[in-house]
Amino acid sequence: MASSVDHHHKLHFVLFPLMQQGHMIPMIDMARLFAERNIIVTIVTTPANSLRFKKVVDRSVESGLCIRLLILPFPSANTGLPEGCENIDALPSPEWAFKFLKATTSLQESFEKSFLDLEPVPSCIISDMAFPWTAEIADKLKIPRISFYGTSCFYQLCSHNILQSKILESTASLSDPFIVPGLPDQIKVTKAILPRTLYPTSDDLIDFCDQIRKAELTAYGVVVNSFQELETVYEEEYQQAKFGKVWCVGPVSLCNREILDKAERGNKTIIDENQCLKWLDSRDPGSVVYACFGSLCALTSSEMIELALGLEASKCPFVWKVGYWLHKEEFEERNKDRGLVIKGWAPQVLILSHRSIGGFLTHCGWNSVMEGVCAGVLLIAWPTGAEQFFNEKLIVQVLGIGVKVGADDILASDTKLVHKEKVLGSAKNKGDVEKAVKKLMEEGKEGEERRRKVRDFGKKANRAMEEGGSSHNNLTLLIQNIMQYQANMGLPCQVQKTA
Ligand SMILES: O=c1ccn([C@@H]2O[C@H](COP(=O)(O)OP(=O)(O)O[C@H]3O[C@H](CO)[C@@H](O)[C@H](O)[C@H]3O)[C@@H](O)[C@H]2O)c(=O)[nH]1
Repeated sequence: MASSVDHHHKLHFVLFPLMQQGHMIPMIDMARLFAERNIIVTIVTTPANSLRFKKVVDRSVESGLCIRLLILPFPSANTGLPEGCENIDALPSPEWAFKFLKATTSLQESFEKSFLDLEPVPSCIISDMAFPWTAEIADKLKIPRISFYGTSCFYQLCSHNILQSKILESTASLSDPFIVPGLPDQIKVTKAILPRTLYPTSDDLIDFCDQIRKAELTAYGVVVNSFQELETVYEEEYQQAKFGKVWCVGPVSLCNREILDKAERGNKTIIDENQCLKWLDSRDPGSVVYACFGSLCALTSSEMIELALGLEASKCPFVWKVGYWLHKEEFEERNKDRGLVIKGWAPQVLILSHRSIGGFLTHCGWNSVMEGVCAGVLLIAWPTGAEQFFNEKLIVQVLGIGVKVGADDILASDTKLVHKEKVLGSAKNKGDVEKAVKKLMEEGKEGEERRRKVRDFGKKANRAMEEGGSSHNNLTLLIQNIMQYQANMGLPCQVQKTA
């Protein structure tokens, strides 16, 4: 598949994800999608992060794709971050995240310098919304910058409408429910469950969020890891809000379809994949619940205990990925016939696509939601922070492909820390987990309808990525858009047809 076209006339996309697995994994997948269209792709990252993806990138290169890494030293001097910490998952606790984001701004200078040496001249930058300073570089070099949030059109539209309407100014308390303005559904939230980027509470953070918003105003467009058939009217309205420059190109995890069994996405898996598959093979189709809370695992130890005991009480077979292990009442020993505990990085996509998985207990990180939907697996929602409460609304209320654990949340776990207020929300307990798992796995009309819907979305997700599918077409449109931009700027450009 190697190209014989003169490199100087080829499109060259520079992808710069935030150093956090939930952002890096989809961007690396996206790199593959672009490279498969014969585009030269440069992924920008730091030394420790490049090692995590070396195997994935090497595999792509071996198959003839042109993906390169641009490795910039992580600016650790004077940042106050622990030595060697280059990824959000390496921070001592979530409260360090903002310090980390501030440190990344010091990448600007080395990025700009290295950018000028890139060959051929880059045709566009696709950078994380957390890097607003990349907009300055794009502007200076007259290169379009496309931003990547890592979240859904649904959340991005909610966020856009909340900010535009200034509804937060007339909402007094943290726990006062309000309806997100201008949406087709009645989405009720509180200030307290908003991500900090929507409701910043310190001067530093307010300033940073202002920079993000300014950068978004000048962005050429937005690329989204989602597909139109899932988000329908939300995608359309978000398009309108962004003047038609939104490209849904996902679910991007499906680019690994053929190499799934060997895929190492994000980190080396802690468990032997064959052992995991053997365990899953021994279970009935659709009978197992997989529980995983993403790459950062935001549960407290007491929440973890409730989760473990709830899984046990549900009597349902389970695979549970735990970030760190709790020696609670010999839980693992007691459940050895029914449960597989994975104490480290799990091969999530591989597990989800196994026919024995019937439900996914998730914190509702957007990648997990997408991966669950691709596999046609029902979701059990336990959001813990960031935009996950919105994802829960989409899954449970709008799409009807999942159930939630416990009652509605009023205060999110990370806002507890920010606002230092008493927790008004409902803490989730063992009984809530048990009830949610049983509800999801139950037969009956309601359960059947949910299952039918999610399987249907799973099929549509796969179709969207195939030739002629919506996401496949959107990728083509995005590429054509950049070619048109090049032509308008008087730059020659050519993309060789993929083999
Ligand atoms: O043991 C594990 C744990 C995670 N994953 C993968 O890691 C990614 C996790 O992403 P996500 O589910 O989105 O969770 P977070 O890591 O928590 O992601 C952050 O980034 C997302 C994208 O912006 C947001 O939606 C979330 O709220 C935010 O917490 C997914 O691809 C998983 O398949 C594994 O493969 N194995």
